[in-house]
Amino acid sequence: MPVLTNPATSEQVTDEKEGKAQEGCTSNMVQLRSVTKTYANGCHALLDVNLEIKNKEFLFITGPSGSGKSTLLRLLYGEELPTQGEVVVNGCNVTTLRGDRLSLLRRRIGIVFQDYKLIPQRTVAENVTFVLQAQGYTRKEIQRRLEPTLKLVGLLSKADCFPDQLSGGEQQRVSIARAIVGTPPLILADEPTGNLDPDNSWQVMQILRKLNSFGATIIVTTHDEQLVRRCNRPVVQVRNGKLYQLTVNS
Ligand SMILES: Nc1ncnc2c1ncn2[C@@H]1O[C@H](COP(=O)(O)OP(=O)(O)OP(=O)(O)O)[C@@H](O)[C@H]1O
Repeated sequence: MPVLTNPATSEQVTDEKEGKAQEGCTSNMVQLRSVTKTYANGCHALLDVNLEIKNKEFLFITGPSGSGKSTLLRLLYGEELPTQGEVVVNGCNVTTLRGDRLSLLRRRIGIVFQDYKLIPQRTVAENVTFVLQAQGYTRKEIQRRLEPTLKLVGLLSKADCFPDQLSGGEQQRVSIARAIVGTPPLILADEPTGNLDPDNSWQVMQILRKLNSFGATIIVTTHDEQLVRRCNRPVVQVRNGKLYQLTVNS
């Protein structure tokens, strides 16, 4: 069965009234308030979008190519600024954060990309711990975090391998390990299974589901409708710059 739009809920996920009702609510990990994103070339990626994602939620974001899924995630970690509206993440207004305060927020967000973005000259362990070193964690603390993280993604035995010695699925799991080693409460995954076969895709989703069960809020963009159905989690679709809630029929 395809993912179907439920006509009864085919509307912006949070309308203005609901948004007001939620004001001051601290259980939201993410809030987009009347967000419009127009790029310098005039491309309207998002149009007056409202969205609330609660702590510990697991949400899929789907939509056609070029519909604005990556833009939405980039707004959440401050890589892009909205043209209008506000983006609030973990209680911080990303729209107004700059410099050190933005860096601090980013430490609280784990990001997973479709193309892994590993450093080829560094081992798995070094790729995973690189950011912690840059953030001034002690050697002891880094070691304390490394082993359980690699274990969780099933790569303990590959700690000394270099990225080109790993399969695509393994490389993606290294990038997940790197995203979670600092135990961020929010994990953003932009097409994390885009380059993977179904088995590896499922493995990645199982890891993300496990992290969610540990309490992390997870937001995943994907084109993979089969995977979305199999996971049976809430889905928001981006279409023509707007957000629509979908029902999932597995
Ligand atoms: N830096 C940019 N400058 C101008 N336009 C951009 C920029 N980044 C994205 N866009 C445009 O904004 C729209 C949304 O892009 P975005 O990358 O968010 O889509 P997407 O849904 O993630 O696509 P895909 O599924 O193909 O990755 C597209 O029309 C794209 O061409």
